[in-house]
Parts: sequence; structure tokens; C-alpha cells
Amino acid sequence: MIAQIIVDIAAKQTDRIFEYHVPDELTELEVGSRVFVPFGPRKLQGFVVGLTKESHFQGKLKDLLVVVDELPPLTPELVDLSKALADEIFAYRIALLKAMLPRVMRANYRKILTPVSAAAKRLPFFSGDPVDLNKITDNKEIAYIRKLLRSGDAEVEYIVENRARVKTQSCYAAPLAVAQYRKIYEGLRANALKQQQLLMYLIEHSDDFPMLQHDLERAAGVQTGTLTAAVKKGWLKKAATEVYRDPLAEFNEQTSSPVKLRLNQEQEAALQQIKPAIENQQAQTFLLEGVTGSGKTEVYLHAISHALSAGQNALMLVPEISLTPQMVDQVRSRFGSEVAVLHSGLSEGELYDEWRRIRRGEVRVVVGARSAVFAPLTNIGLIVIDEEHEATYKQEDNPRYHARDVAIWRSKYNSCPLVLGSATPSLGSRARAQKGVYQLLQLPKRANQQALPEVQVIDLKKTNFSGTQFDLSNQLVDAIKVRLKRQEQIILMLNRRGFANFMLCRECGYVMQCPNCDLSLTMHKDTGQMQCHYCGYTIPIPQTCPNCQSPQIRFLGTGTQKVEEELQELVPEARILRMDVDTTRRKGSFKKMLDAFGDHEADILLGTQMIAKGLDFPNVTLVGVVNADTGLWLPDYNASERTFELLTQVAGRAGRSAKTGEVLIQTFNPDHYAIKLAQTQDYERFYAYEMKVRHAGNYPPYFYTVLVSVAAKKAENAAKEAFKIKTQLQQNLQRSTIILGPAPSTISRLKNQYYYQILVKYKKEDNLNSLLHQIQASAQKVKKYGLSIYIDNEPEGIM
Ligand SMILES: Nc1ncnc2c1ncn2[C@@H]1O[C@H](COP(=O)(O)OP(=O)(O)OP(=O)(O)O)[C@@H](O)[C@H]1O
Ligand SMILES: [Zn+2]
Ligand SMILES: [Zn+2]
Repeated sequence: MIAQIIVDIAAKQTDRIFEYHVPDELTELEVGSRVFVPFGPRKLQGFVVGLTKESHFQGKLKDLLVVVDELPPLTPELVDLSKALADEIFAYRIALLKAMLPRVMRANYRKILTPVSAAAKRLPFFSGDPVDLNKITDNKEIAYIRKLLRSGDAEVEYIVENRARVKTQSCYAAPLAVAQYRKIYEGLRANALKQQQLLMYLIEHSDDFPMLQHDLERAAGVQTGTLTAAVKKGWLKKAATEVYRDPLAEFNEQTSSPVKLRLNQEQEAALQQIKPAIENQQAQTFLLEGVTGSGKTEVYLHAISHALSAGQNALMLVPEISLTPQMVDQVRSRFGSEVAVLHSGLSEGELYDEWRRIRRGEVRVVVGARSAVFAPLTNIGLIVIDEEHEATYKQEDNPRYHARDVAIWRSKYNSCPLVLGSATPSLGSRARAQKGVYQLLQLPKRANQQALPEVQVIDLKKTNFSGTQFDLSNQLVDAIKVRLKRQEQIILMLNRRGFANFMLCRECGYVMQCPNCDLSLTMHKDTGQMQCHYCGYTIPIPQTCPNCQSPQIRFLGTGTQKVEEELQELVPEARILRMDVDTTRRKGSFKKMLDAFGDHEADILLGTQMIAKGLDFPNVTLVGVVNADTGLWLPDYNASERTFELLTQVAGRAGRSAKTGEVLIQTFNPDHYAIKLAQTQDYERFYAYEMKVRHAGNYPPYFYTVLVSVAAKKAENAAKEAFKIKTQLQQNLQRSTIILGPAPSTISRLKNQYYYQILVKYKKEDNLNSLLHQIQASAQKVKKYGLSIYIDNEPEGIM
């Protein structure tokens, strides 16, 4: 038997199938397995993507070596998916195969330098610990090592480390018969109370064994010492047993009873459309467009129930941020232990455990964020994507996949419906529904018949501000005070973290910039540092201008930290929770904050866009947007769409229950259509208007787009290569196709790399995919400039 292997080297030359002979003792090998294969002088990990009887290869095939896992980590479906997707998104297939595994299972190589020649073996350089090449940073050492490699005196060895560990707990078995325990019990000394207690337990509960140590100690009322003694005497047998870490444990504490709501008429009508597609196993995509608070979640849960009762499994994707206790609780209380949850808040071990439960077929519902779209779930009868407009469904780094596209592929493979839900569908999805490619389902009203909240726009050019800063208008502060008096809660959004956006010198005009990126540094008062929000570079806050030493420096612009400080001065009685990347870094802090807010331990939840979406707090009656303009003038064709969506979503957090909600939006651009239409929360009108704008500008969804970025250490090299690529594209594509650029990217330098980009807009280009693959391959050969090329199919933005 011959195995087709994708080896674990991410490079164009190795991005293809290599064949290996399967030794006789491994003939049960399955597609999706991980193996070790000899590859040149080294041993590499690889994935089996096919098995054949014969090979076209002329020479003698090498044997593959070791199968790493008990169960192939990837299903045949995922192996097929990796092939289709790699081609479409210009990723290496190995990058996708690895992206499908939980982080701990991705191989980690240690590169060790080993001496080959006898002379090298005697070098003092090799006398100590193994030489780990990943840890060597000294240039002299690097040069020395290169010399050794060139002369053949040393070579690089790759050592695979597997970090995945199964968690175990001690457990105890009862090896003797009950009659024997009884006999021992009768022979005990009268004062051996603990031993009597344990034996009595063994006699009465012999069927419960083996038991986990923790459970046994509690149930029998004994301590570890007694158990250890019992093992010595042969009454108990100790073993380690594998247990799963339960990421839901923390959620279980106060799980509410499962309330299954009666669907209202609109919800019911939507469900009735989805049900037949589940029953008839149709790969139909539905777009569930329902205003904020219309009860889309309830429709998903009913549909999932239906899939389960049809004997199938269900996959549900939600944005990371929606994996709140509320959502997890709801799903868990409906579907109990049959649910697996995958999100980045879990430890590596927890993720690994959840993933294995799915792979072993022990769960029927998977809920997770973006990467959960690769969950090894089989027999899928329904896929749901909540908040389908969210940009986070697109992975921004390699492999640049969009979870929605992957879900569509899996829906076809599994012949099952896909439900996309949103109050503000992406323009592309809504346009597809318009054309009948997706089936449109609408929920035009809030579930509990409440009205959408009243939205007021405050013109920052004309308003008066409270306090000394120019951030919070009198209207907004007054509205906050009213809510505080009524014991109601407030959500405030400012989509900018830190204290101030930049440092400006009033003497010389100097603005403090990141040395690695073309970005100004943000001031973080709490840590006393200036920080680059792209690469993480930090430097202490300066007292004087670094350029001219003048003390006349100012910190301008506003972030969440400054607003927090200001608010605390203006309304000292308010309890404020600030929620942004800086306050939610620690594991579990996100959930803790939302819990605390839900329990009304705080009055104001102030945060970046992470608080804008999906949250359902009945006591929130006021939503304030401190500055609606933060994303409005970004040089991106979808800036209006993003702004409209964000404002509509955050507005939708107000007045979701019995109490009426109000929304105040502060802006310098009250006449911009994205803001005006967000005021009426009228998605349909926004859609119609924005489609015209896109049509006039030849933008998606009227055109498909591909973004080609070229990066190099020197700007002129990036430009030179980009112009070459443009010529190649022009020669091979149709006239009607629009090729923009090359131009420096909006942020032209990031992490010391200069970026040039070309945007291709096209309606139909059958050869574009293969042309871009060629371009990618030949660009890889231009090694001299440290050049990289990135191809982003359907970019979420073009900055
Ligand atoms: N049939 C129903 N009867 C009464 N209340 C309902 C019903 N369906 C949903 N609700 C309630 O309405 C509220 C909003 O529901 P849900 O959070 O699902 O809205 P949504 O459509 O997901 O909104 P958003 O897009 O803003 O996240 C919830 O508190 C939910 O319990
Ligand atoms: Zn200066
Ligand atoms: Zn930087």
C-alpha cells in the first residue's frame, strides 16, 4: 500500500503530495492520520491524505515510520476540505491541516545542531547542552554555525515535541469480592475507625468501583492516608484514569433551569422554512435577518433540536465575544453534556479535551468561535453562524480562510442546511439572498413586542461638554445620571483603547511613532507606557519631547482609559467596569466582568466594540456612543458598512426587556448616511443605499476582489516587485477587470516591513486562480530582498 503524504514544511516546493510505502505492520493506516516520514536527512511529521495501491513514482519508495495517534486526528471530510480550501485561499495545504488541529497537537520542532565530523564532535561548542538553533541570537555564533553547516561538519536535526497531554486522576478499583471484604472487616481492631469506614463503604458500594480518588474520599469519608494504607494491604488497587477537563464546570454553578420559550409567529414561520431542509438533507443556505432582540437565538436552538431528533449533529459558530455565560448556559441547559464548546478562553488542555470528545463522537452539538468551523464533527445535519456579518470570521493571517465559506463547503459535503443570522447582514450575504442564492427569512420585530430604542444623534460640533475634556456632552452625562437614579444600567462604547491616541510636541510638532511601524504610539496611563497597538512595542511615557527636549508636550485623542477617568470625576457615585483588550487579557476575566455587570455590581459598562454585540442585559436602558466616527473615514470601501453595523448593534443592546431603551450617539458627522440610517436602525434602507454606492465604485458585492500584497525590508524592492506583478496581471487578464495599484498600503510599514498592494476587481476570470498561484510561486524564488507575497482572496478590508 502507498500513502500520500503532505509533509510539515510550509514552502511552495513541498506543497504537494509525497508518496511513501506503508510497511506491512501498518496496513490499517487510515486517511487523516499523522505519521513520521524520512525526508532527506531528517524526520518529519506529515498527514496521510490518500491511500493507493500503486505509485507512478519510478524509484523505490521509502517506508513511513510511526503513527502518532490512536485515532486519525482528521476525518476524511477535513482532508478533502484542506485540498479545496488551500487552492482557493492560496494557503499551503499543510497550514490548513495544522489549523484544523487544536494548538497542542500542532507539532513543535526544536532545531538542534549536531556535529557530524569527528573533528566537530571534539569542538568545545558541542560539549554542553544540545545547541538549540531557535535560541541562538548572537550574530557571531550564527556565522560560526553557518560555517559548520557549509563545510558539512554539522547538520540540523529536527526534534518533534508533542505538547498534548492527557489529564489523569488517581482512581481506585476494588479487587476483592464482597465476602472477602466482610471477612477483613470482622477481623479489624475495634479502634481502627477509618479503616472500618472504608471497608463498610467497599461492602455496600462495591458496584460503584472503580472510583475517582476525590469521589471516594468524599463518599466514604476518609482521607488519602487511609486509601494509601488500603492499597498496601491489597484492599484497593490504584490506577491513573484519563479524565476530561470540563470547560463548562465554571458555568454549571448557577445554571438556570431550561426555559424553552414558545416561539412567536415570526420565529415559528422562520423555523418552518428551515425544518424541511433538515429533514430532506438539503444544502440550502438561509439568511435569517432579524432586528436586534428579535430572538434569533431561539430559532437556532429549535432548529438544532430538530436536527438532533432527526438523528444528526449540529455545528454552531458564534463570535468569540458571544461565547458569554448567557449563551453557553442556554445551549448547555438545552442539550446538556452532548455539547462541546471551543473558544480561546479555554486552556490548551481543555481545548484538547473538548476536541477529542468531538473526534470520538461523544458529543452531538459543537459551539465555538471561528476555528470551530474545522471541528471534526461527523454526520452534520445543521450548521448555524450567528452574527454572520462579523469580520472576525475571517482569519487575518495565514491561512486566510473565511469561516462562512468553509461552512458553505461543509454544508454541501454533508448535504445539510446552513443558517446565517444577523441584525445587520454583510452586504454580500444580503445581496445573495436578493438574488435567491440564499433564502431570506426575516424577523422584523423584537421578540417581546418591545419597540427598538429611540436613538438621538448629538452633533459634537455644536454641543456643550461636561467637565474639562471634550469627550462627554451634557446630554449624555445627564442621561447617565437619570439612569443611575433609577438603578438602571448603561453601556458606553468608545472603539479606542488606551488613554490618549498620540503624543504631540507643541514646540516642534513631533509625533511619537513606533520605530517598527508607520503608526503613532498610544499612551497608556495605567502602565506608564507608550504602546504600539500593532506590534506591541512599548517605551515609558516621555516627560519632554524626544526630538527637541521641550516640556511642552501634549497627549491628544481619547481612549477608554481617559473616558473612564473623566466619568469617575463627573459621576463619582457610578460603579464603572472598563472592558477592552487591556482589562480582559487574563483567562476568565471576560466572563467575570460580564457576570458582575449582569448581577448589577456595576452601573456602567464602558468598552470598545467588544461590548457592542450579542449581549442581552434586561436592565440596560441607555447606550451611549462616545465617538461614532472612529472608523468612518478609514480609507476602506466598507467603512460605512462597518460603522452602520457597529452603531446598529450597540444601539440594539438598549431596552431589550420590559423597560424602554434610549441611545445617544456622539459624532462630528451627523449628516453621514451611515449614521443617519443607524439612527433609524433601518437595515433595509441602508442596504439599498450602500448597494448603490458600491455599484458606482465598482466594489463588492458587484465585483469579486483579490488583494495582492508585497512586503520587503526596503520600500523600493517591494514596489519594484509589485510593479512586475501588475504587468503580469495586465497581460493575462481581461480588459474589463480592474487592477488598482500598486500603491503603498495605508499603513505602509509594519514590523519593519514595507507593504505595497494591488487590488484586482473582476466579474469573471477563469484563469485568475492559477495565474495567482504562478505569481506566488515565482515570487517565492526571489529570495534576495527577503520578499514576501500575500494573496488575500476576498479581503475583509483593503487597508
Ligand atoms: N418567543 C419569545 N418570547 C419571549 N421572549 C423571547 C422569545 N424569543 C426570544 N425572547 C427573548 O428576547 C431576547 C432577545 O433574544 P436574542 O438574544 O435571541 O435576540 P437576537 O435576535 O439574537 O438579538 P441580537 O441580534 O441583538 O443579538 C432574549 O432575552 C430572549 O430570551
Ligand atoms: Zn519637540
Ligand atoms: Zn509597531
